[in-house]
Amino acid sequence: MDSLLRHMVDMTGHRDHTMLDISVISAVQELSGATQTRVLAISTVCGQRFVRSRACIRAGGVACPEEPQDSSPGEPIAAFPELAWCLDHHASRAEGMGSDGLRRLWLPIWFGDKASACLEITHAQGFNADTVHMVSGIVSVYRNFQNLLDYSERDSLTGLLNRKTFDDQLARMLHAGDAETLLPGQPERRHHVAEEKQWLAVVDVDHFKLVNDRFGHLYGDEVLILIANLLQSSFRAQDRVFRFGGEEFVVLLRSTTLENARRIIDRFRSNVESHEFPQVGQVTVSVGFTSIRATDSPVVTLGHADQALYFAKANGRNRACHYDELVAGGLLQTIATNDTAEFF
Ligand SMILES: Nc1nc2c(ncn2[C@@H]2O[C@H](COP(=O)(O)OP(=O)(O)OP(=O)(O)O)[C@@H](O)[C@H]2O)c(=O)[nH]1
Repeated sequence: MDSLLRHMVDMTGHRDHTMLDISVISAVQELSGATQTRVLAISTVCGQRFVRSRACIRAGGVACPEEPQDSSPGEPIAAFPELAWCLDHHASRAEGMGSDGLRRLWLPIWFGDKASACLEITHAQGFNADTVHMVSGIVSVYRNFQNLLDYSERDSLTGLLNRKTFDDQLARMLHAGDAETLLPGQPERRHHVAEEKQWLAVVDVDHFKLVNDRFGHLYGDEVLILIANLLQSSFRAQDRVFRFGGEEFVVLLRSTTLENARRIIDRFRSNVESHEFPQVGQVTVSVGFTSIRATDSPVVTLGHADQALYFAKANGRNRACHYDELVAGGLLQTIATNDTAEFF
């Protein structure tokens, strides 16, 4: 009992999803004597469910987060038939045996009718009723606490991640190791055009003040909610979408080539342009985007994307502009001073 209480105190002492995952799997691993415990992220891409390990601990090991190494959403749900059944039937748990002969228990973390995460416990001998009861209790605490964390990390109007979480998510992307790493003074490798990079895009609604002035703030708010929905449906599950405040949004695109980033961003711009906004009619957005370099601070990276956005605004709006391309074309200039940059 002491051990359970100690784990509960640890789990509820965190203000961060990753640390919560780590403390939950550490607790389950120790209290159930499992061979392995994981948090699985469940995402839906084009109507298909995918499963990816988000955090893992093995017997005798230390719990650690698992960052995706590529842009794939993970393994198709077909590789987890018992879990697929469990999700289809909105069940609280499912058991099965893996090809390694070990027993597995899956407990989805349900929020209403959606489960975007699941606890997976692997055990050599299987699970007795006491273990299942104890783990189910931990899952309930986990779910409630995740709910609280979500509430503090999300913008109340659109449900998107808020500004507060941006630095952390950007650091995580850089930590994943696949951001372009340049030493100070080292020239950018422009010849690697097909190279996968991380991207940051700043999105701003065009003439949004006019929407508020003509139709009122309630319709303005609805436009923001619909644009947030279009952002979420246009970008991939592994990308991150934030509302920075007002009518400005920021997207972090994970591991993709310049051509793909351009295509995905322009598809979103065009989705907004062709959307019929109730009462308001047509709304457009301008976008500035740039590649993320591990050596640049978040302020510098945001500044680059902002410069490209201002260029888009000053040159017709309803367009997406790439910072590096504008600099290369002599349309924007930048003078770097230590960790910051000044623009002309
Ligand atoms: N309805 C609503 N309006 C907001 C919110 N936050 C900021 N705004 C309004 O957004 C408008 C932003 O206007 P501006 O910064 O002048 O920019 P703009 O009219 O979009 O013009 P451009 O960016 O130059 O295309 C202001 O009128 C703000 O009051 C919000 O949460 N809801």
